[in-house]
Amino acid sequence: MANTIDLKPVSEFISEDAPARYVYDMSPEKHEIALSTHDLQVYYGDNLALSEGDLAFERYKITSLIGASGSGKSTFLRSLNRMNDGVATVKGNITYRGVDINTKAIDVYEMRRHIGMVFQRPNPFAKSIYNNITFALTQRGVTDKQELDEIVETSLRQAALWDEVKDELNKSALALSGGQAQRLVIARALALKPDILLLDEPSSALDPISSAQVEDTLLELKNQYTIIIVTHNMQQAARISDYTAFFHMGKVIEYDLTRKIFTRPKVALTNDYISGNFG
Ligand SMILES: Nc1ncnc2c1ncn2[C@@H]1O[C@H](COP(=O)(O)OP(=O)(O)OP(=O)(O)O)[C@@H](O)[C@H]1O
Repeated sequence: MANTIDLKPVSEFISEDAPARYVYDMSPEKHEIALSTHDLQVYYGDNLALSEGDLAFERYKITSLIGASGSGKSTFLRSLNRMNDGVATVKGNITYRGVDINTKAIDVYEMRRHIGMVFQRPNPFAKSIYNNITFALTQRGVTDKQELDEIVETSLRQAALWDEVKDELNKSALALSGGQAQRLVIARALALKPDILLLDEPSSALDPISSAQVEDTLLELKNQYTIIIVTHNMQQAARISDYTAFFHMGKVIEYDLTRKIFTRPKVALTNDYISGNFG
């Protein structure tokens, strides 16, 4: 069920000795950790765009990354499955299933099967709906028609698109609406059975109804997937996420349970941001 949080200014909660930074203690004894980063630093050329990005993400939860434009949210997200390779220098550790995936020895394509990414603008391939889902699978040698049919149906159902497209699977994906196309792209990512889904503002290019459908889809998916989502929409972060990380000038300033971030943040800067004082 969606969270209901009233986003009202909460400055009265901020004391004069408020900390400059607060990161929730996601201790592995109490939380099942799906992915964690340690000492992450991202450079574009000589420009240090992200540092102090030590975060741990709990399995089967939704974590939102919020912050003003240019604060480093996408840089952080894209580093998590090595989308910054060739674009930026990423230092530090990204631990997934006990393995540091930020090392040369990692098969990046195999890793991305476990940690999938959905971008802001829906990017379906110029192929049929069916072939959008099966493309990566057939590239990996899956040819059994029955198996492919089952994966197509399951993925489209999980992405809440099946009922709308089940009778026209051979139609071009380019004919779908923006909201349908984004759910198709989510289905395409799910077809590879990832553990973790990274989403970079997946509904910011969509109309409110399509955006709500994507949100509902994400809430359904968190039973089976760990979701990390960049969003500019604080109402959306409050509605769907369990945890929220607030980024500012390339650093994680506050990371906590979403309800705490939006009702009782510990850091004055977070309070300023969620109260609309900047950004
Ligand atoms: N490909 C790139 N090359 C050089 N600098 C970049 C690149 N991508 C991002 N940056 C810089 O890194 C910093 C963080 O940008 P990033 O896109 O991660 O922020 P963001 O919080 O996701 O912003 P937005 O909400 O606008 O997407 C900014 O100063 C930006 O200019």
